[in-house]
Amino acid sequence: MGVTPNIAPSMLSADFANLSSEAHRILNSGADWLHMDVMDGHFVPNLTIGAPVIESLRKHTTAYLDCHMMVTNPLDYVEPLGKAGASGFTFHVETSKDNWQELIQMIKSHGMRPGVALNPGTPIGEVYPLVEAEKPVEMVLVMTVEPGFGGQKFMPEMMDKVRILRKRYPLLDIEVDGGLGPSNIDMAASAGANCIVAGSSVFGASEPAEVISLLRSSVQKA
Ligand SMILES: O=C(CO)[C@@H](O)[C@H](O)COP(=O)(O)O
Repeated sequence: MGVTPNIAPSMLSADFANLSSEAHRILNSGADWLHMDVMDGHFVPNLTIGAPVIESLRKHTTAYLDCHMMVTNPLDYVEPLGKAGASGFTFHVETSKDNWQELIQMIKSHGMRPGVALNPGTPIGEVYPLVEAEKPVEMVLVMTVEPGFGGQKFMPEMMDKVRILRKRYPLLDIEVDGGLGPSNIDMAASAGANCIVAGSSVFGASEPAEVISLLRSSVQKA
């Protein structure tokens, strides 16, 4: 048994004024998860959504809400996100060097699945203790752009991190995020990524279903 492909379109590229219909459009096109980019304007130079928007969207869908927390103080967000109905809570290792154990524990106790993300400049070894802990994270998100904005260029050199992780943890969920689409999915999938975040390539396509299906078949083939 291997890892399952999860295609997670980034709602950052959706029309925020029509979030519910955008979510249904993309789920009807075959998406597995909805990737929710929570940004605080401090950890990254952009401000997006928080618990109130997640709570509103949760009323319209039972889909897995994969929340990527680009925030300086993730601990402050655990309870609000849990109550709002988030499914996954992925914090950045750069923000949580001293309190990741408490953070993982709290995420689980609020009924969410813990994940850890790392920026392009962060060495991969920084996440090993979190994956190997007694109460571990269940997903590692490898950023393939600098976090903060959609529509940036994919960094192929990040695939070394994915390869190293996949070799070390054959069954771990490994997510890649930033600049992904049909032109580079084979690179990410063959390196070992199974959870694929894609914003502009899905929402910008005339046929999102075709893009989602192509992303999935590349992960399945690998
Ligand atoms: O976390 C981020 C950006 O910080 C991503 O989720 C992007 O929003 C993905 O969008 P594309 O690069 O696919 O347009």
